[in-house]
Amino acid sequence: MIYDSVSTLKGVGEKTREQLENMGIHTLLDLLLYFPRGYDTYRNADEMYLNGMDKIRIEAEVTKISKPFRTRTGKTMATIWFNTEFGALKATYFNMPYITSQYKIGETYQLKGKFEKKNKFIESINPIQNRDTEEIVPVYSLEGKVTGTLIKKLVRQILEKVHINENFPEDILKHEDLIDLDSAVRNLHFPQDEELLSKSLKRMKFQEMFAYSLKIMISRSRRQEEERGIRFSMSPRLKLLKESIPFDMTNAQNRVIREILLDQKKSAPMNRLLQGDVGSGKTIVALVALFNVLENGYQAAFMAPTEILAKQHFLEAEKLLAPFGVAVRLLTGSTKKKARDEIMVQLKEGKPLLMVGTHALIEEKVQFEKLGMIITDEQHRFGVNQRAKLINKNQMSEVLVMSATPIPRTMALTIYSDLDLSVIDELPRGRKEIKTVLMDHAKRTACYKKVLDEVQKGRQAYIVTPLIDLDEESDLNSVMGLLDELSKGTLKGIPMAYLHGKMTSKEKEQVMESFKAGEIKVLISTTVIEVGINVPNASMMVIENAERFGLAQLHQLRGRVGRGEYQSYCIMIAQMKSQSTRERLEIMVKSNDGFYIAEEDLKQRGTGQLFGVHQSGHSGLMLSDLASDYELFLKANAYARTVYLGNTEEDQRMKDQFLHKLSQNLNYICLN
Ligand SMILES: Nc1ncnc2c1ncn2[C@@H]1O[C@H](COP(=O)(O)OP(=O)(O)OP(=O)(O)O)[C@@H](O)[C@H]1O
Repeated sequence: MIYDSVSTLKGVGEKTREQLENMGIHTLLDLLLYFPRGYDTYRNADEMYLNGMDKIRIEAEVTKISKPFRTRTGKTMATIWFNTEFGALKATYFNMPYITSQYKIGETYQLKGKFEKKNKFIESINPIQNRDTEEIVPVYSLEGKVTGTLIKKLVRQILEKVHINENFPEDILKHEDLIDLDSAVRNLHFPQDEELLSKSLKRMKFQEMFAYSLKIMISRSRRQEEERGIRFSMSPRLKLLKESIPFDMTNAQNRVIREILLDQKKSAPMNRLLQGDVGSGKTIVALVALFNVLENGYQAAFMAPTEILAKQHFLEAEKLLAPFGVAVRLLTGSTKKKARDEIMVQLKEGKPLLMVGTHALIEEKVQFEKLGMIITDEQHRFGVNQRAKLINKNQMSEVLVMSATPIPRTMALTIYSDLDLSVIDELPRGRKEIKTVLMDHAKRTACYKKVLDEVQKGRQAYIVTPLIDLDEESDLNSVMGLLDELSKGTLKGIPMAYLHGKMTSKEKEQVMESFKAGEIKVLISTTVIEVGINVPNASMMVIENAERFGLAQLHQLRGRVGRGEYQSYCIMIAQMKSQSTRERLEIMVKSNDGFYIAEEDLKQRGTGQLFGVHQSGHSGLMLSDLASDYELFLKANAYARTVYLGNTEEDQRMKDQFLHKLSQNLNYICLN
């Protein structure tokens, strides 16, 4: 019954079924496992919660409603005054012009939101009417017309009828202090109290990470038994290629190239993770490996997370490999139809092409006839999903995943345990350490004088900031705000441009190209530039509101400079309201080593940004974050190993059940 279609539920017609399926919900079990992405806890109003941070519910009577008007930045703003037991409340609503018609003077409402007691009155931004009765309100990720209320209604229907059988043996539940599966699922959708909710989360995370671990153990052993991989031979021209490279490879690069070529010679298909700190020279390693595949008469794909980066890889591939007669092509969303059609035909005919591109490469229409190797430059943007798509297309291809997000080795080995690991742990000779400074927000003018200095020396600079547009409600800096400020102030007359994710690919590309060509001296951008951009003449990275970014991300951003012969600088401007913010950012000042930073970052806050894995539905990890739940993961992983080894009857039974679900393409998170 649990694998029945959602259409068997009351209230699910054709349209709703379709929408649920778009959200990946096909069966009743899928729905049960569609857990909230978070919970809002609204406390009952109390003086001590009027701090602007706690979320509360409060009774309020309307005393005055002002007319909405437009602010300088084009937003609408409306104010409603209320009376509460704690005094007058001023509620300001941005971009909700309709709000004034929802309240009547003299009527009392229950509001929810964040409230802050100021001198004369309480203030709140965008509080809304509370219609929930429970204290802990589940928040679901929603699409189309599917609402949280609908999901709850459907889940309730299922839970009235089914009891989810326990599938872990008693002793493991006891040993790991886990509650039973049925209670966990119920409480995740309808939390009774905080304590049960946190126990339920622990149980389901354990469940997910157990299933995830078991799955990768099985796929790894299957791959190693796989005899259908391609045996590539070593091209005699590899030596010539290496000689044509204008610099000496580092020892680490040479070692990693050997590891990859050795995999290529074996009959088991390669599945390898290549890790290297920012600027350690992963691209050239990828190109050598791809060259050998083409020399064997096969096609290859080199996939990047953005168009800008794809173009950069393409140019580099062409420069290095075209002299050896390799046909390199670029395929992205902006490739013209004629060129695209031509590429499709050639790929289908089996012509050995080196395809460089974005995820356009994994569209259904692209058919590789003889795909020998896939390299994805993940940085940390790609989820496992996209990777799986390419792998499925041709199961025998070699797969190499490049990542510039260093993960401590032991952790990488457990988390990516279906991948072999290569690490470039050495930077090219002669690189100068990037001088990193942490600067308080109040002193930022000095920073831009330094930028001007560098530009006058002929160098270029990046300025990164969290927001695109100026926002009155926020104290964060924005691309447009900075452009305005700097072009009138310290950097007057300096050629500047901006870059952000809302621009079209073409626009972004044009800006990047003029920056690379040195026509633009200062580039103001959101984090879109963090991904692998290589402009050796850029020597200055300014990061505004650095407190907003994770260490791994800051390290990536900093890695955009110090890529050439010039002394480079990174200035992090931050509002250091707390000691912990300062300490966290000082790690960046202390070290330029991505592996060290990643470890510190994990210790401090266990960031989920480290891995692309958990966002992907494919991995089955909906609740867990392998980084912040790492301790629990190790336990789940160890338990998965005992089941995988199948020494007892119970373990064997569980493993068989798992394999059965896997082979039937069923959801295996709950085995029942
Ligand atoms: N052994 C080397 N000696 C000198 N320069 C090198 C060496 N290897 C690579 N480079 C150069 O270093 C720069 C950075 O290399 P690359 O773009 O491959 O870095 P990366 O590892 O991809 O880093 P990121 O993840 O930051 O993009 C390039 O300009 C490249 O040509």
